[in-house]
Amino acid sequence: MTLVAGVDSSTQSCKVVVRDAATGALLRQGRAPHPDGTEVDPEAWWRALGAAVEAAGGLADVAAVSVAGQQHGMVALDEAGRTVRPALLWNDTRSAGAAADLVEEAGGGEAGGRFWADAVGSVPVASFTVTKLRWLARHEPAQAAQVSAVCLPHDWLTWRLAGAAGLAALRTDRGDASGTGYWSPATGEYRFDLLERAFGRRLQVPTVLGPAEPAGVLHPAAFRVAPAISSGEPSGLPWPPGPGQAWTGDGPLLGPGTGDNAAAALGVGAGPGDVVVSIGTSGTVFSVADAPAADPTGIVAGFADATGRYLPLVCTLNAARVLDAAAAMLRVGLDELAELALSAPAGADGLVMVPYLEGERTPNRPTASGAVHGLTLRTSTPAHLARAAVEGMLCALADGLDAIVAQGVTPRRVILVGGGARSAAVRRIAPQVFGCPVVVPPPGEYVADGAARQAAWVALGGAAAPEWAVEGIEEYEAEPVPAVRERYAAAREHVIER
Ligand SMILES: Nc1ncnc2c1ncn2[C@@H]1O[C@H](COP(=O)(O)OP(=O)(O)O)[C@@H](O)[C@H]1O
Ligand SMILES: O=C(CO)[C@@H](O)[C@H](O)COP(=O)(O)O
Repeated sequence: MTLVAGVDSSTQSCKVVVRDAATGALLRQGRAPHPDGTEVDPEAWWRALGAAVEAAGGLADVAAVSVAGQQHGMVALDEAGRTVRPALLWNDTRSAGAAADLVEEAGGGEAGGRFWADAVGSVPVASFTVTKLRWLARHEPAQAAQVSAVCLPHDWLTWRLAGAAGLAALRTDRGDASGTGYWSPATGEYRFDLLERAFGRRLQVPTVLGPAEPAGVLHPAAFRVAPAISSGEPSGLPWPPGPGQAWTGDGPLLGPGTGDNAAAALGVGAGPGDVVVSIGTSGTVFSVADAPAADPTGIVAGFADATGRYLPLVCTLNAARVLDAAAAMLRVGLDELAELALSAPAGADGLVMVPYLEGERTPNRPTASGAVHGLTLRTSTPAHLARAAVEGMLCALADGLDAIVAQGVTPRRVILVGGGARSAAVRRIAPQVFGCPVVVPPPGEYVADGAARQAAWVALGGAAAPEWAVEGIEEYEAEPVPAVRERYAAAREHVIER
């Protein structure tokens, strides 16, 4: 049996799955937490990866491994390959002003949006790497002066696994490159002029690989002693990295990896007409498309996928953590929160939560705070608040679904994944809010699975990733309740800035 491994280095944790390359059968898995915060030392991801690999029984017997990661995070490296500062993550909003400046400098308003959408498929918001580079150049000139290369979380982990053989050895894929703001999905080329416009000078960037093109071979020192890595001891790799350390001997192949949403699309086997809604730290709504998107309003990001196609995507900053926050406010667990939400009527008798707890990305409201509207004596109950939290989070995603449909996608079905899909309330209320049936694959790690499926493609070769069946899919149907969205639409403009 040929085994492959997939990694999901996401915002809150690192997950590793080991699967049979031919059938996709799950053999082993492991996970480890990431630190909180919107800036993180990449070494913490490396240690979590070591711990998750160890929990998954190691990588000694796999033929290939691919890393999927949270998109957009800025990992800035000096000439020797050391990080010059902690990585700024996709959900760090300090570069909101830089995003606005970049759009303004391109003509502002509609013209600025059109310029960026035509150039790179997306209009920059604070999440995009290009805005973080501008922020770094303007706010931390001393660190900026040390930067020689910029890459993304999955690029950095793949590079470390390969032996970190100098900056020229950095590799990425189309999916993750498309979230930088300086790579065009339509042309498949970097826009160095835009990188320079943002940062003031050119930087080394990873080579963009095709969907099943190997990024190298797993360095034997990288995971020979997984327990040592997880306890923070050196991995055995020479460090700091330098030229000539790439491993060219035998070992598991490294796949190109990809962004976590592109990996989720591979993991659930999304096809034409499937719209995936992922409720993790971020909320995302996306579909696989044959042509690149270029939405000048910036609502839909025109990303690339991990198969050579495209991935129009809407992303909200507030998803599963809205449920975490509501549960904390009500001093209940997540299962009890779901029970409470389901015990209140649809629409929570008019109680509406606008869930901008971390500001918001779509709509672009980086400095907004959340709000609860419609408090009366009747609605001042834990059940109403729980329902309003679930509905508010889903309404924001339903707005995203409308935007994806406006791109010409006719949804055959909505596939619900991510940690938030484990909530019974989310599963049952989603079809009421989305106005269409929702299918939920069994709880699993679909980003790590997508990475594993990419690794299987790399190991087995062929024109496409091997077909892996997803079994045990549940379907949820419910009468749509348009009033929930109408009341949310009226409420969402009424929030105050933080
Ligand atoms: N039963 C549940 N009900 C609601 N939310 C859940 C449940 N189980 C996990 N979650 C939430 O899922 C989130 C993590 O989801 P995940 O997709 O792993 O996130 P990420 O990929 O961004 O790290 C956490 O915020 C967690 O609270
Ligand atoms: O920024 C985006 C998509 O554009 C996010 O979806 C990140 O990719 C983080 O994903 P999670 O950790 O929430 O899954």
